[in-house]
Amino acid sequence: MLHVAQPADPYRLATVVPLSIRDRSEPPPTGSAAARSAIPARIPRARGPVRRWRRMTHPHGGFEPAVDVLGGGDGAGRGRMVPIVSIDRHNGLASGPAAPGTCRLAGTPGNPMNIIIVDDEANIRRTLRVALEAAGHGVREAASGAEALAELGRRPCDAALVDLRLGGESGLDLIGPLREHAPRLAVVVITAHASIGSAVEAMRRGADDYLPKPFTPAEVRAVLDRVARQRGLRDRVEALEDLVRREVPEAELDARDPAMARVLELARRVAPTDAAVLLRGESGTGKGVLARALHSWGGRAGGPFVTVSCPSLGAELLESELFGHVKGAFTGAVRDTVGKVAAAEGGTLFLDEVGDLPVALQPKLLRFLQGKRYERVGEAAERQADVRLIAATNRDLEAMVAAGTFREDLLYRLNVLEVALPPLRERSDRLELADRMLAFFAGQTGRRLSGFTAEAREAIGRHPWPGNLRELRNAVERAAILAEGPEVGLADLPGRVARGPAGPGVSNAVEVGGPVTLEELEVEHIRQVLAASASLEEAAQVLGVDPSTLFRRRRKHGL
Ligand SMILES: Nc1ncnc2c1ncn2[C@@H]1O[C@H](COP(=O)(O)OP(=O)(O)OP(=O)(O)O)[C@@H](O)[C@H]1O
Repeated sequence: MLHVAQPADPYRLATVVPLSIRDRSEPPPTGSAAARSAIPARIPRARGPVRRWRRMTHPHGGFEPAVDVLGGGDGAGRGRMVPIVSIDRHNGLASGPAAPGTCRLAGTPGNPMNIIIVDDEANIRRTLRVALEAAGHGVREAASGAEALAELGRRPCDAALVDLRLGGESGLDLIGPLREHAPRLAVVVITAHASIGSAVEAMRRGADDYLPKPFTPAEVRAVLDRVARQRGLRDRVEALEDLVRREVPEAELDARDPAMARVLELARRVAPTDAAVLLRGESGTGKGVLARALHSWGGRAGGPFVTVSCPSLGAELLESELFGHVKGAFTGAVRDTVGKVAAAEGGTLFLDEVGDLPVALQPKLLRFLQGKRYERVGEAAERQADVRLIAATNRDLEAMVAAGTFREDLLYRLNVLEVALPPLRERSDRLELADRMLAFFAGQTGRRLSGFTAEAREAIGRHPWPGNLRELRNAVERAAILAEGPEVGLADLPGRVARGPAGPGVSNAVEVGGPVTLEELEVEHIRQVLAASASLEEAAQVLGVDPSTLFRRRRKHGL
């Protein structure tokens, strides 16, 4: 009886071809009609009529044509014609080419990989090899776990297709050793004994994906595409992490300074709770860095960490930024947006500079804090959020409460737990921090810098660092660029640091027309206006800039 293979992939199996001859105890003679019809004559570049038959493992028995490769080069140098191979549930080879002119070219696959097939059955290895090579992948084979490990020892691979049943061995037991041997290897477990249980177990043991038999070339391609995408994403994350490591000095979260050490100990204790935390401290003391650390030390570490900078936008826009809006809610709301509360679902929402939260928005934040309920702007439906809140401020919130610019009930909701970071001038480890930052920036800029001169150390020790860690970081980065080496001297430090405090007869004031840079003038002017203003809005008004511009300048200058 002729069994007709159904095309599994309509884009590739352009013709339906006879697959196998069943219910025969002997293979048909090679010149028989069955043999002739098993592979249509119009198959391009096929190896001619059936010369070999192989017994199928299907319980009904029968034979199938032993055809290995049906396609070849397309003759135009554009890659290979894909052998149309589908693997049927009985491990048979359902083969058929596209009609002439309809064959698919797979000469430039997006992600060619080196793949090792680990299977004790030679026919499965060969069938997979055909399908994988046709898709442009490099293929190696191993019949057992030991062979696979030896093969990987000789040359690394990108992915392994591992059969769950490897003769007497279990493919599941091979996942661990493969992972240890080649941590970057993507492992896909294949099995004819598909069950949710074995899939879950495979993933639990570290497999990247799972391919249940019977499978088609399209399914093999889909699983490998997923693996390649995951690999690509992993590589990108690693590259970005590397970039961040090179761009940003690692935050020192094991401080030698006793006050900072106490802060960190408290932070580690509150991290696993879901309580709201208020981080207090001058600008640049590391509140943002500590907020991230709190998130990563707690149970929500796998969830998102989302920051909202309260002074960066006006009340309306900030409300929409926080809670989202629906299309048409206000002019310019051209589509629905979800907002940062929704983006932080399952994770942490960090409200930076919460003291600058517009008064009009305070009742809405309070309501959110009370029940984690909110509405998008322009929508009546109430939504529920699962978000932990961390807030930070450098403002005296109690004084703001007294002045009526910050709601007292909101303050008590925000500061269930309070952590106060010491200013850098009070930290005994500032020279160590400076040394560590210098080592980092020297590495980043490729400079050989051995450390600071005695005068430079003295200047760093006595400077009050009003911009705290941010100012120190900027000063050290600048010095690492300017220093001729091998030591960083006084002249390499910013003028305000090098000059030191004004002594008798020595003016250290930044004066208009004096020997100071424009930037130093700007910094000093902003500093004085901020000190004289009751609010950020008032300071922005005096300076003639938008509050968000002032916010950015403060960030830039560490004010
Ligand atoms: N523990 C730390 N070790 C080294 N560098 C740090 C540390 N904490 C913060 N920094 C550096 O100081 C800078 C300011 O940190 P961060 O933004 O967390 O401060 P902040 O207190 O939140 O400031 P602001 O109040 O202005 O928002 C960052 O550039 C960071 O690189």
